[in-house]
Amino acid sequence: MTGFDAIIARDQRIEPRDRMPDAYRATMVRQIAQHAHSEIIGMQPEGRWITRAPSLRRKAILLAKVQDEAGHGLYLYAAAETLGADRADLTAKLISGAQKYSSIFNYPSLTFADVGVIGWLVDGAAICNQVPLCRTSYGPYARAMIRICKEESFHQRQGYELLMRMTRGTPEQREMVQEAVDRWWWPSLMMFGPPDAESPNTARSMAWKIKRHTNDELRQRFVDMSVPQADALGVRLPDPELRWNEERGHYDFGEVDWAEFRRVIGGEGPCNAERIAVRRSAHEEGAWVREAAEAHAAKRAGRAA
Ligand SMILES: CC(C)(COP(=O)(O)OP(=O)(O)OC[C@H]1O[C@@H](n2cnc3c(N)ncnc32)[C@H](O)[C@@H]1OP(=O)(O)O)[C@@H](O)C(=O)NCCC(=O)NCCSC(=O)Cc1ccccc1
Repeated sequence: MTGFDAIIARDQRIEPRDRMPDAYRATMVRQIAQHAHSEIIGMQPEGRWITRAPSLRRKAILLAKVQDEAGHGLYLYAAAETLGADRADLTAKLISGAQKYSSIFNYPSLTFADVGVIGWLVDGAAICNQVPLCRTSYGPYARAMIRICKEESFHQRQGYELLMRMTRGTPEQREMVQEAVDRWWWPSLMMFGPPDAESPNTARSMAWKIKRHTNDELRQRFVDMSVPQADALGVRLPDPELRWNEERGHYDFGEVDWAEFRRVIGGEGPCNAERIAVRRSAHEEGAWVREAAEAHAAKRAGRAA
């Protein structure tokens, strides 16, 4: 065994200059681009609360979190570029709908409690999925993931801390938290992707050590982790079938609405059109910045010559 297969078998990293099967490269570009797009689109649900945060402290925290998400998108686009992808082309594919981003960001953030619940559940699910990606087989992606996970873990704690404050507040605040949990719980479970039996990419991505666990394994890990956290907050997870299974050593949980998942990734979620429209207009309105940066770079290069 030599080359690519030997590197994978030894559990070492594939680096940009290594030979790799075309399908490995295509899978990596697909996953990294989808991940980068998710970070960038993911700024929108929380971003709309920055101007309406209830205190200066909450505003500063939220602003920092949303800025981190932009940074994550940038590291990830840079990782995709090491595979030969072109950043402008990836953005064009996001805007045209040719590439996906996470289903979760197609749901609206209706109250300030959503900021806390996104931090707790959405960042919690992201961490569950992404910590194993620190050991993914493609070097630049694995290394980007280390810093991203550290920041996501801060994001998750800020969400949980916000919810702790709100659940110890007024009955209205507690109700607001419960209502947000009711809306975000099931979509959070969908973040892990389709069930293993219906996941076309899992087997090959596991063989290539891109994915270290299957979608269902990570979903289970997330449920097991979230139940005690919900108890500590004093909120109810909206699943009547959720109960501890002594034999399995895991929580049993109800069936995700996979028809809804397919609708959302097919473009029919509550906010798909709005998310893409906002991204498209930001891109178009930012054209002058890209042009100015290019003109500046050309001028500097001319001067150096
Ligand atoms: C697990 C999975 C998401 C999917 O496994 P795979 O082996 O790749 O696919 P599989 O065969 O199982 O699925 C078949 C098809 O369905 C697609 N699809 C599946 N699930 C979803 C979905 N939920 N949404 C949309 N599409 C989904 C999938 O791409 C594939 O598409 P294809 O038609 O083939 O092109 C994997 O790509 C992964 O780990 N990605 C990295 C993590 C990542 O991207 N995290 C981002 C969110 S966290 C964040 O942004 C942080 C944050 C927090 C708070 C605020 C702001 C930011």
